[in-house]
Amino acid sequence: MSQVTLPHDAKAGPTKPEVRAVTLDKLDLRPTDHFVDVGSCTGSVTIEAARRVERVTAVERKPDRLDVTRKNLAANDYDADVTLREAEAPDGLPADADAMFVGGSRNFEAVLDHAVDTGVDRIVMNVSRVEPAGDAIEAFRERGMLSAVVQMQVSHGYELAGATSFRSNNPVYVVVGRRDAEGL
Ligand SMILES: C[S@@+](CC[C@H](N)C(=O)[O-])C[C@H]1O[C@@H](n2cnc3c(N)ncnc32)[C@H](O)[C@@H]1O
Repeated sequence: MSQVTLPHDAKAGPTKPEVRAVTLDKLDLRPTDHFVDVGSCTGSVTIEAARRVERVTAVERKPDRLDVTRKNLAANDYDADVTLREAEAPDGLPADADAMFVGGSRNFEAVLDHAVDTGVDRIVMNVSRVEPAGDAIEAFRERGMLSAVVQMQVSHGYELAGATSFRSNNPVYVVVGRRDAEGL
């Protein structure tokens, strides 16, 4: 399958390809899943999921960014039925999702409550700042859904004086939840 192409950009995205790879692995998507992307922005995660599952709902609070999601979707191949919703979650969240990615952290506790109440099976939240990461971990734990936390720090090589050096991206905390989690 070709790589995701994102001809249109938006300020807060995209989730980087290597981080998406781990995020998607932890989401453990299945072909019959209804997947929800909270804070779709550039649509990079929406597109990846739309190649793996039957149905996707992308929720984004900023209309210009939802428009970027729409345009980037149009530039990629996928088979899923995709619904775009301009809303600030938990508004706009469906009641029948199987898996959810929380890339936008506004109201995340209410988003997690909605996920618990509607029986979402797998949920991943990515956070880049330390204190909000701690808050997210605690919120998953309080709801009995914390199953893993992965801290990722990716660096890319570049040529320096005839050798290879590395430029590092900021670390990302990937907080992983499951309905039947046994804790860390
Ligand atoms: C870090 S970006 C997500 C990047 C995205 N995964 C991508 O690859 O482009 C966070 C996005 O979430 C949106 N957002 C934050 N909280 C939200 C909420 N509660 N509901 C909907 N969108 C939200 C922001 O407007 C922003 O576009």
